[in-house]
Amino acid sequence: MPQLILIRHGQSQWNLENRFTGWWDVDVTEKGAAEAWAAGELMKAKGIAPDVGFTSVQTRAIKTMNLALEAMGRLWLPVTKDWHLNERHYGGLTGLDKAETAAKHGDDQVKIWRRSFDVPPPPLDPGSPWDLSHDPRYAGIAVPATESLKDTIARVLPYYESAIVPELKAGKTVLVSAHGNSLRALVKHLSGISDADITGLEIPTGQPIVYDLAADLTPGERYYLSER
Ligand SMILES: O=C(O)[C@H](O)COP(=O)(O)O
Repeated sequence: MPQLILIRHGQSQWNLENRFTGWWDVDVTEKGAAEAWAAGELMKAKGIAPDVGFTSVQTRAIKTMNLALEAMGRLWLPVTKDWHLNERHYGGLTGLDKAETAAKHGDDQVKIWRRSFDVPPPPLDPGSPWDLSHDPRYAGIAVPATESLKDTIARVLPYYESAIVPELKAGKTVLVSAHGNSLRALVKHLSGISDADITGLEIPTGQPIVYDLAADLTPGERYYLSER
């Protein structure tokens, strides 16, 4: 039967520094790389053998995918990298320290920016050092100035339906290595979480989340692989 494994990238350098990251491209830390490797070893130990992988075009997710696959002895697997799985764009918050931002704007406002359904962070200023509009990986793509979770869902779900669902319909085991909020977008859909309840969903780094799906792709209860 089809199986979908979701993993948020291992700890990134800006996770360690507690900075808003979004589309900015940062690497995993040594700890994050170890998390990714351990996730691969866990999947192997539990007998999970992905047939195909999908990830974003951001280094932290790509490296997590590669390290996990290498730990499983499956680095040969076909992996698709696509911007539609990128982290939510954090707009004008990109690069800022999360604690300093909370001190300036208040915890409640930062919680709204980080976890609400449809309130985006302030837009990135044109000419900002975090402007990615000239990054070659986004050639021909309208890089957003900011994204709410609703905006992120609007790009993640169509990609899931067009690229990932066909593999699941073929009965494959699919591994997705992505980001906290692009995965919150997917989990909201798969687990039928309301716009109000999604504010409470957190996704930890490097912990494989499993959906066993029926032949018609109805998802079962999601679970952490480490808990089964
Ligand atoms: O983009 C980021 O800053 C992190 O990857 C996710 O941040 P958040 O947990 O504050 O949404």
